[in-house]
Amino acid sequence: MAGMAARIPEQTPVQVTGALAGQEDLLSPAALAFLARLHRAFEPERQARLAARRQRQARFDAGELPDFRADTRALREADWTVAPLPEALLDRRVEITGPVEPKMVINALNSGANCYMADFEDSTSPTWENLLTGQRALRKAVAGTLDWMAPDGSKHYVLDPSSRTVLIVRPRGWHLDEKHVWVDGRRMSGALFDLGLFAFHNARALQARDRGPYFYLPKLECMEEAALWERVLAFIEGDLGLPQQCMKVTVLIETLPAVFEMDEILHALRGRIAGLNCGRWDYIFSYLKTFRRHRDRVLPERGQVGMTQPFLKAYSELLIRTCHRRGAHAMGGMAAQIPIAGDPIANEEALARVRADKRREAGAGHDGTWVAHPALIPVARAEFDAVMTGPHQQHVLREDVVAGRDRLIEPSKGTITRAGFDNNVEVCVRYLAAWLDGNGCVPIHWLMEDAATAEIARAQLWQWLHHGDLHLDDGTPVDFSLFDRALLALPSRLADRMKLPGASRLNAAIALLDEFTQADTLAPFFTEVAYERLP
Ligand SMILES: CC(=O)SCCNC(=O)CCNC(=O)[C@H](O)C(C)(C)COP(=O)(O)OP(=O)(O)OC[C@H]1O[C@@H](n2cnc3c(N)ncnc32)[C@H](O)[C@@H]1OP(=O)(O)O
Ligand SMILES: O=CC(=O)O
Ligand SMILES: [Mg+2]
Repeated sequence: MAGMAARIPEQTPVQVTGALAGQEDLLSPAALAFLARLHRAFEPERQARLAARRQRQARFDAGELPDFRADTRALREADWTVAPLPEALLDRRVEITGPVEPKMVINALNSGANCYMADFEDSTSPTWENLLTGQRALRKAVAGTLDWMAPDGSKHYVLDPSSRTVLIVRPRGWHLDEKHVWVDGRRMSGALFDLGLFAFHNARALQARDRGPYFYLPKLECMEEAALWERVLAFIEGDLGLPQQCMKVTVLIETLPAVFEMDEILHALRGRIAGLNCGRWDYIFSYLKTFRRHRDRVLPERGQVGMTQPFLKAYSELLIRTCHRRGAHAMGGMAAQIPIAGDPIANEEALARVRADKRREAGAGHDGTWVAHPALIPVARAEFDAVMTGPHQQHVLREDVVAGRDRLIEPSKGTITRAGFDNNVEVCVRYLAAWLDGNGCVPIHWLMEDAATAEIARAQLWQWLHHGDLHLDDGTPVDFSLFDRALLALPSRLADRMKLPGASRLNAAIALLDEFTQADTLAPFFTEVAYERLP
């Protein structure tokens, strides 16, 4: 593996197979050479880490249960803290998130939230166009020149120069390739493409302003993956001539294996980590995947897997305790409810659910939270303002929390109803259709659906059907004839289906869900497979 700032000889030219008008502004020869250096330095280790994930899952499939590591006990028991947080990341009580579309980037940066997570991941369908449009929008946003005109000319969006909202960028996870950029005859990593290109164009400007650059790192499974990120970031700082450790990160704890290595992940990134975040949706998905073969840990339908289920409560509280002991922020996650236009009663119910979720988080000791929509900022802010007089609540140590291995994987109580089963089918099909059409975040029945929430629905269908002995609460067997009937009936159940996001892809999405669900093995990520169908 290459050393931190080692220069790799520039061998074969990089091949870019994507084409978007004017892309040379982002993909200059210098930018491509930088991406190639990243690829050559870290691709072998990325592949090794992905292989280690597969080996670990095989052990879970054979009956092993996740647990805290014996080889890192001393590290967990020792007293140490992470480096002091930068001023810009001290008060993160409300963070808005969203796909990197120019209008949404402007709306998010003008929203009044403390931070904005610009998302190349769960809420972005990684078409070449989306990725480059997103990179271009962020580059202009950093320069302060981003604007956007509504296609009908009715509204011109500009950045508010007085905005104090701090930009944080989330690249794709380690598992995804970027199929449009090839180095030495291999696709490069999507994570290194997203983070590397953003850093190449914006790091110096952000660093000069003491604004990072800052990143959210998704879907890590263990401390070795965190250590890989540490080496990548140190390499970038060396290569771009930035001060070491100026690039700060917040790691999403959104896989079940990672909850057992939170101290280790903080330690691996201790010079630059600002916090951990409860990525609850991917976490539930990861719980399903980890236990895909464990009949005793089947989850009830998605709507019943809330944060008060013992395994989720234990996870979020242990995250707070772990972060605060180490001097890091413990960020809360996303409530899926969004405002409901045109129905004040239903809207108030949705807001009440978000309010309750944020109240729980603030009361438990989180230092901030996520919202999916600008209208939810005041709701979340009010709950955190009510308990947080300073910029955070790291003094809330939560030493009362006892969350051992068994609590963290405790089986959940609940049922599978016909409505829950049908809803999973509908969410998968509608979300896949939108995603194939280049839209990574859509409202479905007034819930925000993105890759993480949709994956829960997909994984549940697979697991329920492949155990073969489950029943709905009315006694109906959960079998492939139930699934086939739900899938066949779906198009006629969808009101105004030709107006839905991705309507022209509905048949492709139905076929894809059928393929995923019938397969003998649960595909680790739908995005890996479906990416091959994206432009
Ligand atoms: C599990 C996870 O990973 S969570 C993190 C990833 N998920 C997200 O980030 C969710 C982001 N949210 C969204 O994409 C959207 O809010 C949706 C798709 C859920 C709903 O979007 P819409 O149906 O367009 O909402 P709506 O019509 O109410 O939007 C009203 C306005 O708010 C804007 N808006 C809505 N959400 C956001 C957002 N997250 N960021 C910035 N602006 C937003 C819209 O662009 C629109 O602006 P306009 O009035 O200038 O045209
Ligand atoms: O990324 C967030 C999640 O909940 O998943
Ligand atoms: Mg996620």
